[in-house]
Amino acid sequence: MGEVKITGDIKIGGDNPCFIIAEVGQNHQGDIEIAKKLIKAAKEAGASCVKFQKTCLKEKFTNKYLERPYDNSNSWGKTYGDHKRHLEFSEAQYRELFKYAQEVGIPFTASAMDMVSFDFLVNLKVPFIKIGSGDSNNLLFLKYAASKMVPLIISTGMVDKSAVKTIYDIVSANHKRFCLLHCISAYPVPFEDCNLTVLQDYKNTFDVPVGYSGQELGTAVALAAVALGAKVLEKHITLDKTMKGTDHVCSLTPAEFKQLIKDVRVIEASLGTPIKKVVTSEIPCIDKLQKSLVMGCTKNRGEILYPGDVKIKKEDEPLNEGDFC
Ligand SMILES: CC(=O)N[C@H](C=O)[C@@H](O)[C@H](O)[C@H](O)COP(=O)(O)O
Ligand SMILES: C=C(OP(=O)(O)O)C(=O)O
Repeated sequence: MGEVKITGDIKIGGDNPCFIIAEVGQNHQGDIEIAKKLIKAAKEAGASCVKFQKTCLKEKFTNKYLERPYDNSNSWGKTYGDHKRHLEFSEAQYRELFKYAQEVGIPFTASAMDMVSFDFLVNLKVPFIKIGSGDSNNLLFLKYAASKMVPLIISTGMVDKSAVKTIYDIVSANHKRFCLLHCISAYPVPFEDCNLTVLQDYKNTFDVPVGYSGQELGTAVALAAVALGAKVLEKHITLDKTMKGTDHVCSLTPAEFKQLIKDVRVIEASLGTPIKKVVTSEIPCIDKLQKSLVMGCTKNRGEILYPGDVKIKKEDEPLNEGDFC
C-alpha cells in the first residue's frame, strides 16, 4: 500500500510518520476561546492536524429529531436541537478558527456531517475532509463526497466489513486519495470491543492507508494500533475530562496527547526491519557479555585436546583458530 498525497506537505501511508489527528469535535463547549485553546494545545502537543465537526443542523436532522427532548448531564439545552445549536459554530466562526490555526501553524479541518457542510469545507480549502462513522452507511453522501475529488479520511464505526468494502468501492471508483479508519463508536469503547486486529484485515484488503479512530480510555490501544500499522491515528482532545459533554470522558488532556505522540514516534522508530540481524548498538555488549571458547586447562602446543579441555566463558582473550594448530 503506497502513500496518499493530501497536500504538497501532507502525505499519509507508505514510510511517512503516522498522521495524528487531534479531534476537538465538540469539546469546545460552543465557546470559540476554548476552541482556540484546543487548537493551540494540539499544535503544542505535536499533532499533525486539528479537527472539528461541521454540521448544518437542518440538513443533518429532521425537525422532529431536533425537537426531541435531550435530558441528560451532557446536554446544553432542553431539546436535541437546542443542545446542538449551542455547540455548532457558524461559518464565520469556522473561518476565524481556520485562520487562527494557520497563524498557530497547524493544519485545520473538520468532519462534514452532511452535504451542505461538505461544500462549505471544500470552499474553506481544508487539506482533507473527514467523514465520520455516522455516515459510514450513507451511500448517497459517500458518492457525493467521492465525486468532489478532494482527499478524504473515512471512519468505519457502526458497520461491518461488507459496508467498509462498499465504502472502498464507492470512493476508489472516483479516486484513491483517501484513508479508512477502523473505529468503534461508543463513548468510551470497552477495551474488549476495540477489535484492533481488524486493522490487519483492512491492510490486507484495501489498497489505501488505514488507521484508527479511538474512543476508548487512555492511550494504550492507540499505541497498539500504531504497532499494528495504523498510518492515521485520531483521538479526542480536551482541556478537562470532567467538563460537560459526551466526548470529554474518552478524550486526552493536552499533556496526555503530547505523551501519546512522543510514544507513537518511539514505536515507529522501534519497529525497524523484520530481518533479524546483529546491530551496531549491540557491539559493546558483544564485547562485554558474549562468551567465547577458552582453554579450561594448560596445554602445550602439539598436545592432544580432549572434550572438556575447552570451555565456553567470558574471556578477554578468546581462542582463535590458529591457537589449535
Ligand atoms: C459518530 C459521531 O458522530 N461521533 C462523534 C465523533 O466522535 C462524536 O463527537 C459525536 O458527535 C458526539 O458523541 C455526539 O454527542 P451528543 O449527541 O451528546 O452531542
Ligand atoms: C464521528 C467522527 O469520527 P469517528 O467516527 O472516527 O469517531 C467525526 O470525525 O466526526
